Amino acid sequence: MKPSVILYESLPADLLSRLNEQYQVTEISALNAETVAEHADVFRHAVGLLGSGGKVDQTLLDSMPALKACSTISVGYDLFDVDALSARNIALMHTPTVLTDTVADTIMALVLASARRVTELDSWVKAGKWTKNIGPEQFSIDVHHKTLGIVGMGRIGKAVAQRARFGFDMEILYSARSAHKDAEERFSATRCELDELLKKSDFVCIILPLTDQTRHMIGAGQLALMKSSAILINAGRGPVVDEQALTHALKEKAIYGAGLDVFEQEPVPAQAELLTLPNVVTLPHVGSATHETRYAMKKDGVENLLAALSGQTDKNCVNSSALKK
Ligand SMILES: NC(=O)c1ccc[n+]([C@@H]2O[C@H](COP(=O)([O-])OP(=O)(O)OC[C@H]3O[C@@H](n4cnc5c(N)ncnc54)[C@H](O)[C@@H]3O)[C@@H](O)[C@H]2O)c1
Ligand SMILES: O=C(O)[C@H](O)CO
Repeated sequence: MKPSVILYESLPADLLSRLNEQYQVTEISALNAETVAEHADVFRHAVGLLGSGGKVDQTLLDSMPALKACSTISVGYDLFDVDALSARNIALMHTPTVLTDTVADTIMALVLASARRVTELDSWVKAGKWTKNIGPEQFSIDVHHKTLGIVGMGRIGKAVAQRARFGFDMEILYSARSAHKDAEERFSATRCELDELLKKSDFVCIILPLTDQTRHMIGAGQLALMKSSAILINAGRGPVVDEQALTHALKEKAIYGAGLDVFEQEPVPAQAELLTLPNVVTLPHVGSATHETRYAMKKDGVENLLAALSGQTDKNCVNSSALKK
């Protein structure tokens, strides 16, 4: 009998058949307490776990004594208890390379849409309010030649810097725990402290992972440092920004606007005050969600799981250094 794998995200037929060749695949609708209870026996025997969006913590691991590898169809892995996985010698695989450019494109879309009021004016036109020549009430602010501050100068941060520098002639500032000489050479990026970045940037782009250190890294105090003409973009993880403080800053026009792909609670509750504000552009966590990139991520996810289950963790493994060979 083939060893068992649990799948908690749908796969296209060609990718599913690659898994089926070697593993008995059980597809579940989502990874949660109900589906674990419903399929308790499969969870007990599964050697692999593939999907995205479910919490993989000690409680789940206790129900999966045979687990050898997890493969998340995402680059972010904040839903995983990495220490608990490493303690059990379970590999955690992710998809760090295939989505970078798509997410950077989404971030530039948020920069442009929020600065040029694209969604707000689209609604205005469609509501039949364009009845005479436009005036200053419809004016917006320029993106080109402005200063972009990047907090999280990793793969996506650098892809954003490339677009901003060479596409829009923007000055690039970044704050980071260590210097990124490649970004300084390629994009003439200047490293500075977070406070200085917040004070000087016209656009502050947050593309950080969610960790104990980054949770609410941007709160009332940080927002107060930003220029009243500046725009905050968050496409990393929602809880990196204190959403209540952001709502207050937007309401008071302490900053010009915001572009958000991620929220403290997802889906963002329909009654959230943030959603009533005209100076915020919102997306439903679609940074990587193009047909091409979502297929590439799923392909990566399958290949990563197959590799890890055959003992290969040299590529795309989060905890390779903690694993006993
Ligand atoms: N909105 C989306 O759909 C979407 C898509 C992909 C990724 N993401 C998020 O973006 C994050 C970044 O992705 P990436 O591929 O660029 O990852 P990455 O690891 O290449 O970059 C993250 C950067 O953040 C820096 N960093 C981490 N903690 C920090 C701290 N406390 N202070 C300052 N810098 C810190 C790291 O040093 C690194 O340079 C992911 O972890 C994920 O949460 C969101
Ligand atoms: O981390 C990621 O890859 C994105 O947020 C999609 O989940």
